[in-house]
Amino acid sequence: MTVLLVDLGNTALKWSVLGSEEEPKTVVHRAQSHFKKDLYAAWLALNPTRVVGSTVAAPALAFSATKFFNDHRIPWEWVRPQKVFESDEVVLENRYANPMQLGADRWHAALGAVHAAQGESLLVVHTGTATTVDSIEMTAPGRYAFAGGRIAPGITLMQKGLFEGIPTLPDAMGEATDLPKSTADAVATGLIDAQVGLIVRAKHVFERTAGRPVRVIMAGGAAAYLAPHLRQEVPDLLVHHNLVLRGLAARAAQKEEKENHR
Ligand SMILES: Nc1ncnc2c1ncn2[C@@H]1O[C@H](COP(=O)(O)OP(=O)(O)O)[C@@H](O)[C@H]1O
Ligand SMILES: CC(C)(COP(=O)(O)O)[C@@H](O)C(=O)NCCC(=O)O
Repeated sequence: MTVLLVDLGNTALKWSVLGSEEEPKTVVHRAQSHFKKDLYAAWLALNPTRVVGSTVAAPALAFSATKFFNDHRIPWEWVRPQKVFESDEVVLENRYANPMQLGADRWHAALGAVHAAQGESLLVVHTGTATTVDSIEMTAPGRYAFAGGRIAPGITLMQKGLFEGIPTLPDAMGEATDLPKSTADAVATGLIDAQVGLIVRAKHVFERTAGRPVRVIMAGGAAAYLAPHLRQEVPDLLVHHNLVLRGLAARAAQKEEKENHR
């Protein structure tokens, strides 16, 4: 049984086979389709028995992938957020006012996070096209709730907005410093601080409402760039690059178990 896991975001498609979520492959699509031939050939070579995916973006690409799965008679499911995920190990409750409005990637990142770092409340930061900062409260051992979360532009989108909105600014990112003394350094520092400040503020608020310290766990395409800066404020930061795929793995494993008990 080879289960293919697919996380289709607004910038990149990440995928792995179930059991290898630690080594995901990434294809930056930017809503283009040039890479599809190679990608589909790689998937076909794996001879997958089924596909479990999350998509919040690029409908044309999701449609194309779905057609590819149908053409090759590979059963697929684009999984949605749930009201509650329950397994022998973990329960995760979705407290969004309308649970189905929550992005499938955020739900599965939260699910991935509670599997990756059990035993404490978590602030799950996903630094993708958007930066999402989600509060996952541990309500009892093994029991968690998606208590709420924030959505802001990711750092690349912020940069794009700045340069598109103010064309007189030179389109250059410098270095983050304590007292920036050039335009390029001022922009880099401003953008990084906007991201770090968002996360630190969310952490303060979550700790105040939860009444105890929370662990920050970061993932997403910009995590490697942002983590060293966030670590200055949050020294015990955890970085994982595959939280959505980990969450999809939990969904896929649960489905396998149900199938086996039929
Ligand atoms: N080589 C790269 N190409 C595109 N984006 C990159 C690259 N390296 C880092 N990034 C950052 O990663 C972000 C995309 O991260 P990702 O988690 O794949 O997002 P999404 O899930 O929204 O597709 C970009 O917005 C950018 O900030
Ligand atoms: C917030 C998002 C745009 C993030 O997308 P990403 O940056 O991971 O591509 C996505 O999770 C989404 O479209 N969410 C639906 C709205 C919500 O979660 O409330």
